[in-house]
Amino acid sequence: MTELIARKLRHVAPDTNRVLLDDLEIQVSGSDRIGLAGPSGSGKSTLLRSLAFLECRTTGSIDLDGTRIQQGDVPRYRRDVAYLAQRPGFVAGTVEDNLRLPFQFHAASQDHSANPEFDRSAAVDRLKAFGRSDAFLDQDVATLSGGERQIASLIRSMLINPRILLLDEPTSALDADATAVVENVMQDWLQASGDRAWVWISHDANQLNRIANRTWTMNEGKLR
Ligand SMILES: Nc1ncnc2c1ncn2[C@@H]1O[C@H](COP(=O)(O)OP(=O)(O)OP(=O)(O)O)[C@@H](O)[C@H]1O
Repeated sequence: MTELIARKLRHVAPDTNRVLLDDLEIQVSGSDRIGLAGPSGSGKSTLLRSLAFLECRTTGSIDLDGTRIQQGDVPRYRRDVAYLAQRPGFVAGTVEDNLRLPFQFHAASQDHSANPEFDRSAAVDRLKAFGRSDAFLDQDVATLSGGERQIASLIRSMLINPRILLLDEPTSALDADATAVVENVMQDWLQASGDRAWVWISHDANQLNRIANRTWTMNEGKLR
């Protein structure tokens, strides 16, 4: 069973000296649906980015399945624990070019533990689940709306088959209908295996009720 344990996660904002993560102790296990709430600027994104090893100023330790993650393990770790940014980054090109990116990064890394390859039919299946045709694969990312960027980014993360998704307001640019589709697809994804989990940031209390079975609230560097 997947078990991510973070100990003494600490992050002090460089400009203000505000303590954003105050020695946090965190556990995420397979099948957890964790909602992450808290005021703007309280450090929610900083926490998820820290759990994805994207915040070099954060100190503390992270163990996955009982193994301490060292810097050299990060590429492999990011296949298991995937972070989805609120404003996803893309390279110039089509949606498909961008869905292929994580597989290219993986091939270029020193991690040869498995050899995942981009599977176009799996991508098309995911697109259909999100109500998109395969023409979406050929669309230039420069022409995507904010919501479409979020959907492309979700698909990109799901294709690498992570066990834990760290979702930073993944539906913030979507209308109510599209949000419902995303929530349903994500619930199906979670239930397809008893060993998947997410931490999902949302400012919407109703959404947190739908997508979380427990909620962390971030305030002044602490979680409660
Ligand atoms: N690259 C950065 N350099 C300096 N300060 C930053 C940087 N990124 C974030 N911050 C600051 O760190 C604090 C926490 O930001 P963070 O994005 O983690 O908050 P948040 O709780 O996710 O907010 P929101 O709900 O508005 O997305 C904020 O005060 C923000 O201004």
